[in-house]
Amino acid sequence: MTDSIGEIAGIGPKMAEKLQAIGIYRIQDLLNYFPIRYDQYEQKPLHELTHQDKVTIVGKVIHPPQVSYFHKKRSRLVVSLQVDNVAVKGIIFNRAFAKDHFQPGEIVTVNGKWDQHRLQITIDQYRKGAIDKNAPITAIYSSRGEIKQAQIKKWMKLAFEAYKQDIEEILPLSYLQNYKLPTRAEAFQEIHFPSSFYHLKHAKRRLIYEELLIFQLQMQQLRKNTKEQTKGNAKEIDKQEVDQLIESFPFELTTAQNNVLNEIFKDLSQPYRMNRLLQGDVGSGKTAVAIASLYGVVKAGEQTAFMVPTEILAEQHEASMKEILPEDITIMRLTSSVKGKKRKEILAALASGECDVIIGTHALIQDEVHFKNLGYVIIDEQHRFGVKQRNILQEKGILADTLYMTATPIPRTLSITMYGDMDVSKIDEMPKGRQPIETYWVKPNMMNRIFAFVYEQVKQGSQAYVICPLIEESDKLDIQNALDVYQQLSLILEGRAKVGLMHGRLPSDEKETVMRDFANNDIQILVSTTVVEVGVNVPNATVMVIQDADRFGLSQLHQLRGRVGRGTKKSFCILMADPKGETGKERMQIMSETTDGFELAEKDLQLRGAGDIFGVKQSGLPEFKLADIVHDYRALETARNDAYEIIFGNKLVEPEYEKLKKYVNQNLLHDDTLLN
Ligand SMILES: Nc1ncnc2c1ncn2[C@@H]1O[C@H](COP(=O)(O)OP(=O)(O)OP(=O)(O)O)[C@@H](O)[C@H]1O
Repeated sequence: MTDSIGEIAGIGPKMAEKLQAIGIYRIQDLLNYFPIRYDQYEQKPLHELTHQDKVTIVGKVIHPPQVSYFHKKRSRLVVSLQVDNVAVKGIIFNRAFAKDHFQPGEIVTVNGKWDQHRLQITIDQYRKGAIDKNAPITAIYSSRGEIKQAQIKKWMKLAFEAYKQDIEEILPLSYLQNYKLPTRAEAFQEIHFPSSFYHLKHAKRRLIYEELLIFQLQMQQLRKNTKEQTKGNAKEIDKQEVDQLIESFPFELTTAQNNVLNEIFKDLSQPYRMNRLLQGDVGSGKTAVAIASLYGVVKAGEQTAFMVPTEILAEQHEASMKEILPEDITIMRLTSSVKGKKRKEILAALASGECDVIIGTHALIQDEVHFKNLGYVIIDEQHRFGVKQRNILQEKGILADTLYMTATPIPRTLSITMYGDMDVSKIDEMPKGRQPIETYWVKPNMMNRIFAFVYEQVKQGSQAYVICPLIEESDKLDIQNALDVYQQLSLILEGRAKVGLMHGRLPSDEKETVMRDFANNDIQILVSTTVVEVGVNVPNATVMVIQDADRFGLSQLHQLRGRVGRGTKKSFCILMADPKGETGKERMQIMSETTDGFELAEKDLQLRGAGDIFGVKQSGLPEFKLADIVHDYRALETARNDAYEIIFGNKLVEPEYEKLKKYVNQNLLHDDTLLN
C-alpha cells in the first residue's frame, strides 16, 4: 500500500494538497492518522435515562430558541425539543450563536447532563440530524490546517473501503492467538469506525503492541549489530590483579557490585564493543565498580577516559582514584579551567599514551584531544550529556568499550525505551550498614529549629548541606539566595562551626578548595546551590536541608538527598517547603514516605510525564503514535521480551516473520543496510 492519496476516487488535486499539508501523502499515511478521541452517542428512551448522567437525546425542535443574557457577557439559550411525544427543554450556556442550529422542525442530536425531574438537558454538544444507532461511537480527528472533521471522516471512509483488502497482517499468527489480538485489518477498521468500546479497546491494544514491537525489534537489532560489527576488540583482563586492588578497598563489595563487575569484565574480554548502562540508586557504589573495571583495562595496556558532568565531580573522582589506584598508574584531569602549559602537557600525555586514566568534563570531547589507544570510556550521569557528545568521545577511541552510569533512577519503562539498544546492569543492593535516611517535610517558618538541629549534629561530629535552589529563573538570584543563607548561618554559628559556600560561578580553584575543606571536615556546614546534586561523596555528612524543596522534581530531590546516608551514621533530610498546589504537596508527602529511588522515579514519571524528566528532545525518547510508555508499560515489556527472542533467536529470517522484517527494516535509524 504505497499509493498516493490522489488515487482515492473522490480526492482531487486540491484536497490532496490539503492532506499533504498535514503530512499525509500516501493512503497508508491517511489510515495511520489515528483519532485523538472518541465521542459517544448512545441513544436510550427517555424513561431509561439516569438523573445527572451524561446522555444523548435525539429530538425535533418545536419553537425558535430563546436567548436571554445575564451578568455582563453571560447568555442562556433555551431550546424546546420533542422527544418521543414528550417536551424536553435544552439549555446552552454562553453560546448564543448556537441559536441558528436549532430551526423549528429540524431533527437534532444533543449531548449533555440530564435532569430527570425537570425533563431538562444542559447541552454540551449538539449536531444536526439523528445519529446512526449502529455506530454510537464517533472518532474525532485532530483537524489541523484547513481540513474539517467531516472531510477527514469522509476520506477515511473512502480510503478504508477501497484499500481494506490490502491491509496485510504483519504479525505471525501465533502472536494473534497468544495475545488474543484482532487482525491488522480489523484493528484499523475499529480504530477509525468503532462498533463498540469493547472492540475499540482491543483494536488499540493490537496497534499499540505492534508499534512497540517494531520499535523494540529495531532496538534489539541495533544491539545485535553492535555486537557483530565490532569484532576484534577483546581485552585481556587480569582478574587476579583486579581482585588484589579490590582487596585493598576499605570495604567488601556487595554481591550486586560483584555481579555487575563480572558482567562488565565479560563484555570487555569479548570481541565486541561493550555498550552497557549501569544503573544504581544514589550511593549504591557505582563509582567503586567503575574504578575497579578501569583498573583492569589499564592493566591490559589501554587508556581509559572517565567523563563526568561537573568540575566538582571530576576533582572528587581524581582525588579518590589517586588514593585507591597504585602509584604507577598515571591519572590526569582535564576540564575547561585547565589552561596553558598544564593543558598542553595533558594533551601530549594523552597522545603519547603516558596518561593512563583521564577524568574530565565535556572538555574531553574537544577536537584537540587525541588518545594513543583509548580502549574504555566511562560516562557518569550519562543523561546529562547529549547523545552526540557521548558519541564523539566514543569515536575518539577505535571501538572503545563504553559504560554509561546513572544514579538517576530510570524507571524500567523509560530505560527500555531510551536505552533499548544497550545492555543494562543494575546495582540493586545497598552496602552493608547503611541506615535509611529519615525525611521530614517542614514549613519554612521552622528555619530556626532546623538550624538548631543542624548544629546539634555538627556538635556530634557530623556535617551538613543546606541547599538553596533557584528562586527565579536566574542563576544570579540563586547565588544571592545561597549567599544570604551563608552569611546568616556564619553569623549565628560564629566561633562554633565553620560554614562554607559553594555555587557554580565560583572560580575553579575556589570550588576545589571548598570541596576539599568540606571533605576534610574543615567546613562543617556547606551552603550550596544545586551544583552538589550529583555524585558528591562526603560520607560524614548526615543532614541535608533543602530549601524551597517543592521546586524540585522527585528524582532531583532524591539525588540531593543521596548526598547523605553514604556512611554508617544515621542521616536526615529536611525538606523546607510550603507548596501551594496539590502536586507540590503530594511530592513532599511521597518524599517523606519513600527512600527507594526507583519507586520515586516511577511516581515522578506519573506526576510529570516522561518528557519533563529528561526533556524529550535531548533524551532521544521516541514519540509514539498510539503508545504511551507510562500507561502501556506492560505492553512495552512484553514487546521488549518478544523482540529479544525474535532478534537473538534469529527468527526474522523465517517466512512467517517476513512482513514484520520489512517494517523493522524501514526506519532502522535511517540505515536500511542493517538488516540485509
Ligand atoms: N560495598 C561497599 N561497602 C561499603 N561502602 C561502600 C561500598 N561500595 C561503595 N561504598 C562507599 O559508599 C559511598 C558511595 O559509593 P559510590 O560513590 O561508589 O556510589 P555511587 O553509586 O557512585 O553514588 P552516586 O550515585 O551518589 O554517585 C562511598 O563513600 C564509597 O566509598
